[in-house]
Amino acid sequence: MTAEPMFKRVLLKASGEALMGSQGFGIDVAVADRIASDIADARRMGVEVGVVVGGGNIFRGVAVASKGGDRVTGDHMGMLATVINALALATSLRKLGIDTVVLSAIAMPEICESFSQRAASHHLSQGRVVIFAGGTGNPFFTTDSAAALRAAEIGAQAIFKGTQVDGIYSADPKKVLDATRFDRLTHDEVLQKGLAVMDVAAVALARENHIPIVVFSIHEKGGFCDILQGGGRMTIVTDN
Ligand SMILES: Nc1ncnc2c1ncn2[C@@H]1O[C@H](COP(=O)(O)OP(=O)(O)O)[C@@H](O)[C@H]1O
Ligand SMILES: O=c1ccn([C@@H]2O[C@H](COP(=O)(O)OP(=O)(O)O)[C@@H](O)[C@H]2O)c(=O)[nH]1
Repeated sequence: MTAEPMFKRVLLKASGEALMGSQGFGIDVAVADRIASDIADARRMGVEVGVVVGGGNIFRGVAVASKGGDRVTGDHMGMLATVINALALATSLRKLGIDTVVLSAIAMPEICESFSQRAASHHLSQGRVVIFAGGTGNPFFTTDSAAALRAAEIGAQAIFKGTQVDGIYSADPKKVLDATRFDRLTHDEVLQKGLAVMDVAAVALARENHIPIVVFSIHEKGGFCDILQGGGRMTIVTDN
């Protein structure tokens, strides 16, 4: 393993479910603290880290729509859930002495700064961890798409999708027990094979902007830094 990190600036996507731990709902502070310690270690390696947090541990817009409610209102609720998670993760990072700012796609100045590309780049270049809250700020999108969008905007060299599984498999490994894991794939292959670890819009946006996607288990302590140093268990998605 090399000491020099593979990437200088990355975008980490942490799903809401990751923050939930083994609880059925909400935030497990111990889990948020653990994810924060991995981000802190990456910062200490000199990597600039932007983080997009999901909201699925609290609310998903489709839950409203599936019960006959208005999808747009449901998505607004989902986006607000991501703000709650962003504040929780920022709290965990600050406890570790990591300078952290939350930038929200939905203006709520009493609570956090509003997102702008310029503010994000400025804070990152000052060595702060930037947590992007509120997804893209638009309904009918996901925080995976927000991750691809913010990665493009900040010029991230890779998107790290921290999820429940340790890479991309031939089929969902939670459902197909003998699914096999890929070490490498292209964006085209992920889309053509319909590998549903990340939504199509997110993969397409990453492909268009030539941004590699690393899929890894967010639950593996130290996993994020191992990969940044050229080791670890993951699937990497690249142009070719
Ligand atoms: N081909 C696949 N390879 C890996 N995971 C897959 C695949 N197809 C579906 N999945 C599922 O996708 C999940 C990640 O997608 P997502 O809904 O964004 O979860 P989360 O937001 O909780 O990380 C994984 O936990 C896995 O169960
Ligand atoms: O740009 C976005 C991002 C998220 N959401 C809403 O926020 C919820 C939580 O985000 P997501 O499902 O992506 O969270 P995760 O699965 O990563 O926990 C989604 O279900 C949507 O309702 C949205 O409307 N627009």
